[in-house]
Amino acid sequence: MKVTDHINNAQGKTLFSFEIVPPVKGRNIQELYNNIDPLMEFKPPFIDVTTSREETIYVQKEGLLDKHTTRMRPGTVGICASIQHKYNVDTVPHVICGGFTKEETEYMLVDCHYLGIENVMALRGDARSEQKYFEPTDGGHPFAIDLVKQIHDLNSGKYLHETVETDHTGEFCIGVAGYPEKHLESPSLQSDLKRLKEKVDAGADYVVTQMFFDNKKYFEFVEAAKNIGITVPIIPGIKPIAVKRHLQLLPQVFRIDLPQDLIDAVDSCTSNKDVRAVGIEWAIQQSKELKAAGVPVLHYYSMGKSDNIKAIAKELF
Ligand SMILES: NC(=O)C1=CN([C@@H]2O[C@H](COP(=O)(O)OP(=O)(O)OC[C@H]3O[C@@H](n4cnc5c(N)ncnc54)[C@H](O)[C@@H]3O)[C@@H](O)[C@H]2O)C=CC1
Ligand SMILES: Nc1nc(=O)c2c([nH]1)NC[C@@H]1CN(c3ccc(C(=O)N[C@@H](CCC(=O)O)C(=O)O)cc3)CN21
Repeated sequence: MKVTDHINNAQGKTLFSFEIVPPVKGRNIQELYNNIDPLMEFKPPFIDVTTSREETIYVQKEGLLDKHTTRMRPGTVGICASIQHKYNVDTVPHVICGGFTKEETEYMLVDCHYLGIENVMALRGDARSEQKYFEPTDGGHPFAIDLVKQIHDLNSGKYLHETVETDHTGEFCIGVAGYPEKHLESPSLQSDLKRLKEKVDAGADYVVTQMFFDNKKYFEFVEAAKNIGITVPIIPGIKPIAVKRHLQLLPQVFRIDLPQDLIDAVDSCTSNKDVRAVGIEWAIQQSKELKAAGVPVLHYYSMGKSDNIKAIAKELF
């Protein structure tokens, strides 16, 4: 079922969802299941599975370093299919522009169609770790909106090159990313919002936000989005701080601000166990306020261990 149908069927009740990363290749999928299992009691209607970019690795060979390009966490669509099969929940694979040609994206969407995956999150994707800025891949899309257009075309039976006859139309429900504190490359929040409006006009059905730690930023963003005519659901993305290092990392990687109260609380912790508890408590307070405001879904970024997400969900769902 589509994410938007889940939201409509919930009739104003806030839903619970979360996001996982595929394991590093070579690792057992059971590890992933062990982190999903404890969250299933909160009945997520859908689970997102990210797609990571290819990266450059160096391998020692006869005293020299061999340079290779590889995707360390492949398997997004396969994981989605097995989760749907195992848990009977919908999944949302992330489709990214970076590292994929339009053809490869089409093949992936065809796979999703055969597997009964009805939702996709259309993203541009991050720059490769060794690049400062995102560079479009040869034969791939430069912006998320182009991906939205490709998926939207497929939904109306238009495949690439229009050489095939279709006897069905795709039915993908399309999610896109939104940035309450603007995307790092965008000159202003208002221009970023205009980009978001373009993605929605091109066919996006819902928005999931970048993590934020001050709900005011989300509420203002939703208001500003409404003011420029964005009417699709805007799902807040929540990330519980888990280690002290996040105080530096998260603002640097995601260009988001941390409230001083949160920084002070984390700073005063003497162990990462305490930091984890502070992160959980902060996310609970954020979630309670967002739920009271009637957000459609609370979407948690669980990038590994899910014990903290479970502790939060227990208080809310
Ligand atoms: N994996 C995930 O769950 C998420 C990943 N992200 C990451 O955030 C990054 C951005 O992705 P998206 O928001 O999907 O990309 P996007 O293509 O919507 O926007 C990327 C940047 O380009 C700008 N832009 C968009 N269209 C433009 C145009 N026609 N001309 C000039 N500038 C334009 C936007 O304002 C923004 O600064 C990616 O690195 C993505 O992977 C963000 C949220 C969630
Ligand atoms: N720019 C961007 N890229 C993404 O892939 C992404 C977003 N934003 N925002 C929404 C979700 C949330 N994602 C993530 C990804 C990683 C962590 C994270 O905490 N990662 C490391 C620290 C960062 C680092 O080392 O680069 C960690 O400690 O787990 C959190 C949320 C993935 N998604």
